[in-house]
Amino acid sequence: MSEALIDITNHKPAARETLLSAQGLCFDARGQRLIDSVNLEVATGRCTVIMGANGSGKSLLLRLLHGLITPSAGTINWRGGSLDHVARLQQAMVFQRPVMLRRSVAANLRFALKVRGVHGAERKTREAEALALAKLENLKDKPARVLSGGEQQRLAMARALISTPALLFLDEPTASLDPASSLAIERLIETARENGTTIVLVTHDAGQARRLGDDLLFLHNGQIAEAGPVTRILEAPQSEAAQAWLGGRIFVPDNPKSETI
Ligand SMILES: Nc1ncnc2c1ncn2[C@@H]1O[C@H](COP(=O)(O)OP(=O)(O)OP(=O)(O)O)[C@@H](O)[C@H]1O
Repeated sequence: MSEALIDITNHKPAARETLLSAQGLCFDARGQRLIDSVNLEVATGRCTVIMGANGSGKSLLLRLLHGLITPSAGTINWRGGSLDHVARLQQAMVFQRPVMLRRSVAANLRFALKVRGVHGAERKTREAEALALAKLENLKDKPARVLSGGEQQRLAMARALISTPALLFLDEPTASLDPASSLAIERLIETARENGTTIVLVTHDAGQARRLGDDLLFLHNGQIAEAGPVTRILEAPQSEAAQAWLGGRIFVPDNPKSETI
């Protein structure tokens, strides 16, 4: 059996602790099935990368897994139990475009701690650590919304990591950043992993997937077309959808002659 921890074939998963799993997950909107019968398992300590064409359902899947939207069918389990409010506090999410409070950099960080009931001296210590981690000490009193895109994304990462989440969802966190800022975000992701945070990362960047990922889940039309180790899929994709996408082609299931873009 392959090392894949995302089980789409009903094989038994590898013997690692499952942090998050989904069974038969579906999401419908306006009469359309946008996420279709997704089964997956995310194991503790791994970095699972989700790739797929624009509109294949990557963001929707992350939102479902983080409990931001309700599935039309199927179940999501967190550490073997349900994905409730307490479970969600053990997770964090960073979006492509950071959503900042109209407050200072430091106040944005403090808010994340307040929500999780961290007060007093510990709040101060964690705030200082997060500012240092994201190299934002000199900007701590600035309004968060005037920061550059790269600085805002570092703040979004620091705010997500300040509570040392068990699982961090990242939705194209470097899509609008230059190479230096992207590298800074990748370093923060690596640090998070070293500190024990499990990662689920949506990216279109195969290099980033290779640098950071262990397992890859390839989505096509809301379904998992292929799942397995990142290097295996990037080097030798087996599904037509992944082959076409990685080869720079559009795959239209009803039209076997895929177009080159
Ligand atoms: N609330 C909604 N109602 C109806 N359709 C939606 C809704 N949310 C997303 N969609 C549609 O679902 C499909 C998947 O969207 P999603 O944002 O998950 O794609 P994606 O794979 O993340 O794409 P991209 O790579 O462009 O970010 C798209 O066709 C989108 O228009």
